[in-house]
Amino acid sequence: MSFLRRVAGLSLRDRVRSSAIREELGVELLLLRVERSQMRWLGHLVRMSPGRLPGEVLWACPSGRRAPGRPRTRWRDYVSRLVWERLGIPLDKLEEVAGERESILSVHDTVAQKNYDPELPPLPEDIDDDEDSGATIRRDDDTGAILVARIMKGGAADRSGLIHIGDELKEVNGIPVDDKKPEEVIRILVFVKALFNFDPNEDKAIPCKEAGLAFKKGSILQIMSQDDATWWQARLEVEANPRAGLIPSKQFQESPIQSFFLEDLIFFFQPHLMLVQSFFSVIFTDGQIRVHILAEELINTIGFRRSFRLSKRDKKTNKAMYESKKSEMYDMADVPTYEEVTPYHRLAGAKHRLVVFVGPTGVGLNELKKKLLISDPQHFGVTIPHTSRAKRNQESDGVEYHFISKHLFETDIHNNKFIEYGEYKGNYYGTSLDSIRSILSKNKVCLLDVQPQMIKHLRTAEFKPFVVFVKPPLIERLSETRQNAKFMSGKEDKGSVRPFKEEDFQEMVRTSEVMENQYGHLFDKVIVNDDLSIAFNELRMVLRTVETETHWVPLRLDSDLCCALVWTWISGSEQN
Ligand SMILES: Nc1ncnc2c1ncn2[C@@H]1O[C@H](COP(=O)(O)OP(=O)(O)OP(=O)(O)O)[C@@H](O)[C@H]1O
Repeated sequence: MSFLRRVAGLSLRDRVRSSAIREELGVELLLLRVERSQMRWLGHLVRMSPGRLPGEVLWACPSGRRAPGRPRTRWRDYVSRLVWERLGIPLDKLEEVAGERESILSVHDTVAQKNYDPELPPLPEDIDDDEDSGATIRRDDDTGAILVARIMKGGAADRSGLIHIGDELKEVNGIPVDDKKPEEVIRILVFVKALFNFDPNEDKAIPCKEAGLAFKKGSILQIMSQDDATWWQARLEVEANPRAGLIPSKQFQESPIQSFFLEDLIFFFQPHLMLVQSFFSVIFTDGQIRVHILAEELINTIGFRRSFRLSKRDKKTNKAMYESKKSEMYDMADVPTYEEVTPYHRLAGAKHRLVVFVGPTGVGLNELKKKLLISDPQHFGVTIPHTSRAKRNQESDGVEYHFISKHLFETDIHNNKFIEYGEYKGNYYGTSLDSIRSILSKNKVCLLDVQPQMIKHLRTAEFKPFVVFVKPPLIERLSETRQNAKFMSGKEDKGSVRPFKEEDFQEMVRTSEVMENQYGHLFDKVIVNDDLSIAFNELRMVLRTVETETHWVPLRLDSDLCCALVWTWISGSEQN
């Protein structure tokens, strides 16, 4: 059930709708007319979906344009020919009679009161909620073949009726499994982390809400089928949920056109919701000259005129992008969809994952890092920054800073040795990659805080970062908990330390929202730093699980850090 097919009139939902509607009205053909402004999208859709031009729902647009997918045919010729072939009457004749307002309204009302959605067969009642949705596999000791060992009742394999115990598995997702162990076969399965929330009940595009699978940002999904370009099938990677359901495909979720047409089409047949300007449908009868038009007139008549709508998803994305443009701090957002992930379990003795902290200024990153260091100095470590400023008497090289010359600092910048650097009072300060490596090589957990735009650069196979976002609580709680806290102010006060002001809290909360909006999909854990000891305990516990339990990490981590330099203006003070 693809969106493309749906738009082209062939999806399950539309097939049900259009055939039900046609039956209801005793008409043979639905013709949807689109205007020039919509052609670009339609052409795009058709190019993406060649050979799927609809038979029962047709698209037309003003004459003089090419019919999509039919390069040498003008729209008008195309529609004329089609109308002639199907109905045996000339298009002109049809247009002449196609204008009666009462019939328009009656069509609209008739259609609007019906539910044309398909109904799904019920799930079996005795479905075992604890069971997996598919089948288990085992390796036959004699032949080495991978065989289906068990089929879960009510699961996908069972319901397909195509898989039986003892069947031999030959390939998974196109990959031959002859020489693989069962664990390796499992690894071929596609797991993704959802980077957005999805609720089928809220989604206007889904062909069948009952078949949808709701998930939240951060959920791990096992992809069962990607056959359809628009709606994949997936199940939640939690044992208690055996059901596979439809989720929007990556391509669909990323597509800016997804609801441009879609909402308009779906709403078309719903009462009190809009039709898009200049979009109308002609419903032809089988030559009986009983013709109904749902046209602009209808929109005007019943006062539903609305301009194009974008879906909620698009609005959010656009807002995020707009905000990101406004702020120099944040880069442009990609549309976060899914990220392929794989289970990772750190073997005893293997290097630790890099623990990356992000959060707004003053939220408590240093405080939490400090507490971790004090709690177990043998286990945790922080990077020592480099600087080009002169060493002071009480300082030692490699303790407060690595002191290097300005020339060497600039050479290192040139050679991409720093992940972040900046200049303050004519001196450079920066965090080098080698300082992270040095801590990891001592088999310690390296605690690093960075600007959020650095996260994606640190996502390498070497570091496998675990990203903790430290979030402020509500402003009232900030005022209560930070009464004795000291805020390291920025530019305006030349880095002085002073008590927090109300504006600092407001800025902290606002920045936190922007960060979460923009980079939330890259966070592995969000910790609200309300009560310090509670936040610290939560942090300690999650870091323990990172070391000892299996976690999902991105499948495609870069093998190398690619050009990660960021100019960070250290405006008020030295680092640390
Ligand atoms: N949960 C908390 N309750 C009370 N005070 C806190 C809490 N968390 C942090 N603080 C205090 O808030 C102040 C700022 O914290 P901290 O220096 O750790 O912030 P930061 O996020 O590292 O800021 P910056 O990035 O600007 O250095 C410190 O005085 C710290 O002791």
